[in-house]
Amino acid sequence: SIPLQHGAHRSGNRTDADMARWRSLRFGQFVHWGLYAIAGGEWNGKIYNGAAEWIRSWKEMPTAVYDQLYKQFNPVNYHPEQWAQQAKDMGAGYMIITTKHHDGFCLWPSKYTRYTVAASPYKKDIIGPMVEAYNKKGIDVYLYFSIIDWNHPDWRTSLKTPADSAAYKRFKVFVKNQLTELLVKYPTVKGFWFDGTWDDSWKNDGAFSDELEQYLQKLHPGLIIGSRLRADERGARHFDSNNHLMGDYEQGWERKLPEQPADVHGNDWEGVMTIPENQWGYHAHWLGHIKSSNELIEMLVKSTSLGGNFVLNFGPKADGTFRSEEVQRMQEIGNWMKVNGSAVYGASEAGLGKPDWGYYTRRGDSVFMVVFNVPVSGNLRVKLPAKTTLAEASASGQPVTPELIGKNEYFIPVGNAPRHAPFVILLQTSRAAGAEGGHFEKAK
Ligand SMILES: Cc1ccc([C@@H]2N[C@@H](C)[C@@H](O)[C@H]2O)cc1
Repeated sequence: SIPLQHGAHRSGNRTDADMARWRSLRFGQFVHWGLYAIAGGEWNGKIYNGAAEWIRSWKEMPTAVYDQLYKQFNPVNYHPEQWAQQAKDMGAGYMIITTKHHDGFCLWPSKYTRYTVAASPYKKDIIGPMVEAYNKKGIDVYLYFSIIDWNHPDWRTSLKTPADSAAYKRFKVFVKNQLTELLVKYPTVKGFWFDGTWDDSWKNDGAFSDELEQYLQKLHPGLIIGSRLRADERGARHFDSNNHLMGDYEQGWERKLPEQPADVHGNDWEGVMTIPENQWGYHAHWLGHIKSSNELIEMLVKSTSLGGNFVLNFGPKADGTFRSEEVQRMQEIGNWMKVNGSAVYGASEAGLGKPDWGYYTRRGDSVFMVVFNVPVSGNLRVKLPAKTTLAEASASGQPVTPELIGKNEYFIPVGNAPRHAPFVILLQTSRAAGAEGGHFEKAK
């Protein structure tokens, strides 16, 4: 392997309590909120087809005009305790909030730049009350932070001249100051969700990303930071030049999910997802496919079945309210999670392969069958590994009688389970003494 100073410093997943908690929560809420919500994906009667939070880069939107939007930021209908309650009702265990997106506008009154809420008509800190409201509901908070900062005079995408290098040196101090400020002001946050780390300026400075990560961990022990912050000294990102994952979990799954265990190599990972095709910030006109609650529930369960977390994104309007499509999905998903959340919370891959009828998840000896595709036979095929016996099966607390159809192979009757939504069958298993350790072997 290649000797690296600034590659991965740990092989295998973190085993500490903070990471175990992150892993057990399984389901998060992403919130993209900022000045881009004022534009809402359109300007002067023209609709921007890109992601709403990128409208500043749209030729029809003069950057000088975008950079004056902060004078209109005044979310009179922003009620963080309502935001937190609806997230709680959805069943989210953690929330990720954009403190500063690529445009550089800070939702907290940073003392390192004037481009913050303090300069807007709203004046007040947005982040503090949000962290407090979510924590009060028992929801952990993570801070999204963009390294790219289109507003800061010292930001550079690449370093071409000594002047660029001098500016970028100042920029790195600014980044470290802002991150320190966020941890000091909001000490209950559990981690950072970094973005905007693909430009050469950052990619070619793996040493800084390494030192910064270690500095933040020392300042705030237990902090959870995904792989997207890091580059190694050869410019490799997420995975270092020896293909070892950097950071605490694989953070590359954005608007896409792994298909099979081999895609995630046993690493902790997190997928982040939009309800429309590709909008993170508020866009007044959602184009293309809008995912239904059942589709989103399937993504959540699929993520759990592959040992990862699933984070669903919401883009509040400029006034602080949520569009009806988003409110509807929070309620529908929450109704399902209230009944079936035990198949997700604290659960992980079952090691039983991918059945046609849906997904297996597992927590200890409890195996959850989450059914999305009811077979015309009305029987769900289950194959358990050798030395594993099926003690009992139940659906919504009612016993279900499996039919033994072969060695360790069963048909579980669907019975009169609902057809309009996914449902869960619980298999209580037990492993004969001496059976495989903590996890089931692949079904033979
Ligand atoms: C090409 C590209 C750049 C940045 C993004 C940002 N990452 C998401 C989590 C959003 O913040 C989006 O603006 C997405 C795609």
